[in-house]
Amino acid sequence: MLLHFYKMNGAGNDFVVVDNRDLSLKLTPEQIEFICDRHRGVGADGLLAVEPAEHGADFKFRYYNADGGEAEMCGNGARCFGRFTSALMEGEPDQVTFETIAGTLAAENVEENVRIAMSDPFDLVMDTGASVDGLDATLHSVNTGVPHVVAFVDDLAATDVVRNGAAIRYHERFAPKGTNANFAQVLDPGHIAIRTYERGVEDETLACGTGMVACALMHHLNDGAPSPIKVDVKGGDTLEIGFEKTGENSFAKVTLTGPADFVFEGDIEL
Ligand SMILES: N[C@H](CCC[C@H](N)C(=O)O)C(=O)O
Repeated sequence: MLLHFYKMNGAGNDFVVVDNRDLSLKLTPEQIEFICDRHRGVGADGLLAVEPAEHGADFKFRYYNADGGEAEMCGNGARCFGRFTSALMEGEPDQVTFETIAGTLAAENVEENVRIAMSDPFDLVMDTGASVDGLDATLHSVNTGVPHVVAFVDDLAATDVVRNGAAIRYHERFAPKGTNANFAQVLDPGHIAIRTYERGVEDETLACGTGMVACALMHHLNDGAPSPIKVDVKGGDTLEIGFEKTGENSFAKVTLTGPADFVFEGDIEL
C-alpha cells in the first residue's frame, strides 16, 4: 500500500501527518513504528492523523508516539495539526478546533507561530517523593495532556537526560503508564531552559510542548514567575507559555505558542 504523508516540524519535535478524514487508513502500531523509524522509514518523533470530528469540533486529532503507541495529546503536534488542518479548510481560517483524548483544543495562527489553548492541567504534585540515584533534585509531576515529571537542575548542559530520563520514565512511582521526564534550569525569572526525555520515543527530543507547559507551571509555583514564561528548548527555539492561576496548585487558560512548519510531502510503501 502506498501511503501519502506530510512531514512537519514543531520546534524540532517532528511529525508525519496523514489525512485520514475518510477513515480508510487502519495503520498498525508496527506500521507507525516503521514510518517513524529514522533509518528505515520517514523518521519522526510521532505520527498525527486527521480524522472527522465526532462532537462538533472541526476535526479529530489522533497522536501516536514513534513506538506506535497512541498518546492522549502532543503540544508541538497540536500546533502542527492546527497549521495543517487550517490549510484544509475553505479560506484557511486562522482558528481551528479539534477533539483529542485530553479534550477539545483550539489552535490559532499568530503571525509565523501557532498558539494552542491547552486543556487544563491536573494531578499536580509538587513533590512526588520519588528519587533517582545520582540526581539531586525534587521530582514534581503534573498532567498537561500527558503525564510529566519536572526536575530543576543547576547545569542543564551537564545533565544526563537519557540516563536520568529513562530512570524517571520507568520509575515504579509512575507505573503503569509511565511519564515523560523534563529537566529545567532557571535562566532568569520568567525564562527557563528545558530538556526532555519523551515516553514513547524513549529518547531525548529537541522539544516537547506539554513538557514546556509542565516546566513553566512549576517555575511559577517555585519562584512566582508571572505569565507568560519563555522556554528555551534543545532544538534552539524559544516558545511562550501563558496561564491563569485558579487556585493554590491549579491553572486554566494555558496557552503554548511557537513554530509549526511544513517541511515536505511524499509517499511511502507499507
Ligand atoms: N511522548 C508523549 C506524547 C508527545 C508529547 C510531546 N511531543 C509534546 O509536544 O507534548 C507521551 O507519550 O506522553
